[in-house]
Amino acid sequence: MRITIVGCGSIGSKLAKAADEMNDVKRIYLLDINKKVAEKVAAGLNKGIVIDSVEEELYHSDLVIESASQAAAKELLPKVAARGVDMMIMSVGALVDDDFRALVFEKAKVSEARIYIPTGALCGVDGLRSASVEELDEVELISMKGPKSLLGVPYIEEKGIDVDKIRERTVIYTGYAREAVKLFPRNVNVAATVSLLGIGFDRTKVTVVLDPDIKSNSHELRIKGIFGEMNCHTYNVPEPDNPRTSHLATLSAISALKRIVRNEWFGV
Ligand SMILES: NC(=O)C1=CN([C@@H]2O[C@H](COP(=O)(O)OP(=O)(O)OC[C@H]3O[C@@H](n4cnc5c(N)ncnc54)[C@H](O)[C@@H]3O)[C@@H](O)[C@H]2O)C=CC1
Ligand SMILES: O=C([O-])CC(=O)C(=O)O
Repeated sequence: MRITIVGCGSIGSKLAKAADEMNDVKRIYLLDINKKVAEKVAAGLNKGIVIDSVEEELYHSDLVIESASQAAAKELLPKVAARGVDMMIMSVGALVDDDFRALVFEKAKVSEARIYIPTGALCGVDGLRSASVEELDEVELISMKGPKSLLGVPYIEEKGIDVDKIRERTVIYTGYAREAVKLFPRNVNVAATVSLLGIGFDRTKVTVVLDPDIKSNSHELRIKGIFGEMNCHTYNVPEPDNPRTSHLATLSAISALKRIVRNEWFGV
């Protein structure tokens, strides 16, 4: 298998390293908006090749993995799906627009391309997937983060909040996933994953909490439905090179790639 990784930052670089050690992965094409970043990652690999555009290698690639940004995912999804190449998406918020999503899935259906969405920084996705076969009454995601994780979020800055000056646990946002994934494009992609699996972007409640003392990126998924009730809480270790991203999200990408490569679908 030959893979293309778009975005060689925190997740992409570690995924590339893991892929380099997988026997079934023969080539790893690397693309980053900042070419030096891709070159640095490639230098540490045996199978890495830096490319300048996805189109360049699309005919040689079996799987394109986006670990860049919602904007990058939005640009890539229709192109890659139209060519019949499988794709894995980390910036899941890119799928928030219903018309865009329908277009992408239709293209993928016609071309027989698969779109993989890893469980990301979250646990409980398995239960949500099963429970959503029947009616769900409520799905809520409560994400609690420290100041480093929420630094530079335009929505917070526009509200005049200085995250470094907050001294006690503070609710920064309450609303629904439709809006949350756009206001926090680098923090709550998990809300998009939950929406896609459960009751959609307009009914999935999202709360973002800033806790000055918290050391983890915590996500709590609460679900109520015919199946009963579920409450799953993860306390994730943030990635040292990007505190917005939880290490579990990186591991979820590596684990998804392993399953794809080995064609093993335990726990589906
Ligand atoms: N689904 C989930 O549970 C999670 C999703 N994410 C999302 O995954 C994405 C990657 O996360 P990280 O690796 O932590 O981010 P990062 O910021 O560490 O790395 C992103 C890399 O992509 C590059 N990049 C940005 N735009 C690009 C473009 N248009 N084309 C090519 N390269 C581009 C950047 O230069 C950077 O090197 C982010 O959008 C993040 O929000 C992160 C954690 C959990
Ligand atoms: O890694 C996390 O904790 C969640 C995250 O960044 C996202 O969902 O975009």
